[in-house]
Amino acid sequence: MSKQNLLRVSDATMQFGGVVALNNLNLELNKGEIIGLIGPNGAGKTTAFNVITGVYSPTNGEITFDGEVIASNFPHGKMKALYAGQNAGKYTKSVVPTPDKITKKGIARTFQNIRLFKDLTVFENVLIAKHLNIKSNVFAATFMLNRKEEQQMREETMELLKILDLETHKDDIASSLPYGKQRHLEIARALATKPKLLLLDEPAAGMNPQESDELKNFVARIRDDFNLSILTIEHHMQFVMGICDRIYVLDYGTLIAEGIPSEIQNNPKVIEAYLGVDE
Ligand SMILES: Nc1ncnc2c1ncn2[C@@H]1O[C@H](COP(=O)(O)OP(=O)(O)OP(=O)(O)O)[C@@H](O)[C@H]1O
Repeated sequence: MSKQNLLRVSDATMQFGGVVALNNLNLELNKGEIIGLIGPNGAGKTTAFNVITGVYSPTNGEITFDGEVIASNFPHGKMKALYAGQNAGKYTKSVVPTPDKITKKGIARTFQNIRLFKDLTVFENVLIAKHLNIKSNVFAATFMLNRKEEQQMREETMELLKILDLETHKDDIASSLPYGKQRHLEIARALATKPKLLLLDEPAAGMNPQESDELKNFVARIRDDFNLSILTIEHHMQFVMGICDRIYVLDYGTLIAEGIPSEIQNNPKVIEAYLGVDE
């Protein structure tokens, strides 16, 4: 199968004041791949996710998704003098994304700390995610949805719950679900927006080895069922090594290694970065 690029992060730097949180990140993800982004605490992983999903506009660099530049920036204004990263002058245009625009282009994410409407049912949680993603404006989304569209969304929501083994929980209040199922529901909400790329931020956090093993199978299954590509941040090495096609390693904002799991496991720089870190 020939590799077809889906996401390309080029020279992405994110600087907060004088702090370079992400330093010239270059990352590629091909269609169908599961890619891991790992590194010790504070390495810049979440910042990379925030830059890809439009929470932050990079200070410098470019992001291409499915052949389209979705974010591009260069140090200007006050940052022109402050900029401490690389490749100043390489980029000259400013394409400023917002999270909702990025979602509509086909990138969805989950968060380190599960974010659900805790007091609503499983069904309502997924249906709301669908409502938020319709192409029309908020007014139309709230008042003008015709019955046919609403019915279709409800059917698609049920279909999603079936595929994700949440059907029997559809009327349960989200906060009453076991932890592992809440993670499934969070992923179901992300999938409600029909993404091509799914970003998972520490999906196995707080899970025991058995739960994380189940999650591994679940993630592999949804990749196939939904024709997805996946980028995941994770500290659970068993999960990362067991599921990722390739892995990128950050340390102090800088990429220190990339490769297939066996290469990463034996990379001296990676071992050194993790020395003394009890993960
Ligand atoms: N909004 C911000 N303002 C200033 N500094 C920030 C901001 N966001 C992140 N940083 C800094 O950038 C660095 C990278 O943080 P980031 O959260 O991306 O790391 P991480 O690899 O996701 O860590 P963890 O594994 O602990 O979640 C840290 O030094 C952090 O303090």
